[in-house]
Amino acid sequence: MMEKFLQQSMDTDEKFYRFEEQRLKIEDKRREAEHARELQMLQMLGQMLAGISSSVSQRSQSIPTSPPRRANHRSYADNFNYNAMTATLSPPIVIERSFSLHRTHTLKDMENIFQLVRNVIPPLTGKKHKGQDGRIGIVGGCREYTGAPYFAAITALKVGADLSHVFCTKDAATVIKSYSPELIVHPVLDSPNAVHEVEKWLPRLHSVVIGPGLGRDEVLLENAKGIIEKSKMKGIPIIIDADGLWLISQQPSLIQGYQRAILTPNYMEFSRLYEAMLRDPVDSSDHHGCVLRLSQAMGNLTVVQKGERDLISDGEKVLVCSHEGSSRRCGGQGDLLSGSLGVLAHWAFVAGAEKTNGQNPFLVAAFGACSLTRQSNQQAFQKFGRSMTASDMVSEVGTAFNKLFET
Ligand SMILES: NC(=O)C1=CN([C@@H]2O[C@H](COP(=O)(O)OP(=O)(O)OC[C@H]3O[C@@H](n4cnc5c(N)ncnc54)[C@H](OP(=O)(O)O)[C@@H]3O)[C@@H](O)[C@H]2O)[C@@H](O)CC1
Ligand SMILES: Nc1ncnc2c1ncn2[C@@H]1O[C@H](COP(=O)(O)OP(=O)(O)OP(=O)(O)O)[C@@H](O)[C@H]1O
Repeated sequence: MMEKFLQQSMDTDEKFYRFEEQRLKIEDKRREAEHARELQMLQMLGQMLAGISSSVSQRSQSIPTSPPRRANHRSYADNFNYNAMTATLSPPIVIERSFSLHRTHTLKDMENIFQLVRNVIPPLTGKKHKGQDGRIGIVGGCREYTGAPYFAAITALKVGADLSHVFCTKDAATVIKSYSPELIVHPVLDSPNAVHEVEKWLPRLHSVVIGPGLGRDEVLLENAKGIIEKSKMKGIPIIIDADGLWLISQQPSLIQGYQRAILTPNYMEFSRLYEAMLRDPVDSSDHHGCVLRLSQAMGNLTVVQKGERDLISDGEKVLVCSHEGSSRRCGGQGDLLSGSLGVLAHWAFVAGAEKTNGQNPFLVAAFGACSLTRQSNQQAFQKFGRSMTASDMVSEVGTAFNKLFET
C-alpha cells in the first residue's frame, strides 16, 4: 500500500516536472522571439530616424529645434526608440529642462518606496527551478583587483540571485574561485575573443554589472565596451560601477539614452562624469540639481550618487537614501551595492509597473540596494567597529535584507 502510494507520488512529481520543463522551454522561446522583435524594431527605427535626422539637421539651420519629449519611463519596450532619438538629437537640448521637474521626496514617501521594494521581491516557493530568481553577470576582476568582483558577485547571491557569474582575466580567475565555490568564474576577459566569450552567456543572464575591479587597461576597457554594446542589443539591465564609469566618462555615448542602465558613481566618479557631460564643475551647493542634470544629460538613465546620503535620480525625480549606516569607510562597500543592485534591478524590471505603483522600477531597485548596503554596514559596524571590513558586511546581507524587506 505504502509502496503504491510512494510510486503514485513519484509519478505525480515527475509529471509536474515534465510539465514545468515544457512550460519553461516555451517561455524561453517567447523571450527569444521578443528579443528578435525588439532588434528588428530597432533596426527599422534606426533607418527611419536616419531619414528624419537628415531632414531635421537641414531644417535646424533656420528653425531652432524644440526639446524632444522624454520617453515614458513606464514603457520600457520603447527604450531602443529613445536610444536612437537621443543619439540623433544632442543631449544639451535635454539639459535645458534641468530644474523644471526637480522634486524631492519626504520621509513618508521613503517608507512608501520601501514598500515598493518589498513588492518586487519574488516569493520563495517550491515551484521554481534554479536560475529563475536571477542569473547575474559581473564583468571585472584583473591582476590587481580580485576582491571587488568577488564582493559584488557574492552579494548578488546573498540577496537572492540563484547564479552569479564573474567574467574576469585569466590570472584573477583562480584567485576569485578560491574565495568562493559558489561563484561561476570565467577566465575570459583578457582573451582575444573576450566579447564573443561573454556574449555566449548573455542570453542566460538577467542583468550585468560592469566595472568592479576591471582596472584601466586599454584592452580590458575595450572588451568591456564590446560587452556593454552586446548587452544593450539584448535589452539586458546594465549596472555600471567603478572602472566601468571611467570608461563611460571617456565615451558617454556608449550608454547615453539606454534607460535600462544604472550608473553608481562615488564622489570622484560622479565629478568625472559630470564634468565630461556638462562641461562644468559640480556645484557643491546643489547636489540634487547636479544628479538630476547628470541623469538628464545621459538621456534619463538612473544615476545613484553614493555618499553620506545617496541621491538617486532618473532625471525626473530625486530620491534620497539616508538610511543609517556607519562612519566606517572600508573599501568594497560600493561593490556590495552594485552586486545587490544587479539582482534588485532585475526583480524590479520583471515585476512591472503594477508592482512599483507606476514608479520607475530602477529607482525602486536603487533605493533598495542603497538601504540594504547601509543596513549591512550598520550591523557589521555594531559588531566589529573600526576593524569592520567588506567581508563582515557581506555576512550581514541576509539579516539586513530580512530586517528591511521581509518583516
Ligand atoms: N578589494 C578590492 O579588490 C577592491 C577594489 N576596488 C577597485 O579598485 C578600482 C579603483 O577604484 P577606486 O574607487 O579606488 O578609484 P577612483 O575612482 O580612481 O578613486 C581613487 C581616489 O578617489 C578619491 N576618492 C574616492 N572617493 C572619494 C570621496 N568620497 N571623496 C573624496 N575623494 C574620494 C580618493 O583620493 P585620495 O583620497 O587619495 O585623494 C581615492 O584614492 C576599481 O576597479 C574598484 O572596483 C574597490 O572596489 C575597493 C575594493
Ligand atoms: N559618508 C558616508 N556615510 C554613510 N554611508 C556612506 C558614506 N559614504 C558612502 N556611504 C555608503 O557606502 C556605500 C558605498 O559608497 P562608496 O562611496 O564607499 O563607494 P565606492 O567608493 O564606489 O566603494 P568601493 O570601495 O567598493 O569602490 C554606499 O551605499 C554609500 O551609501
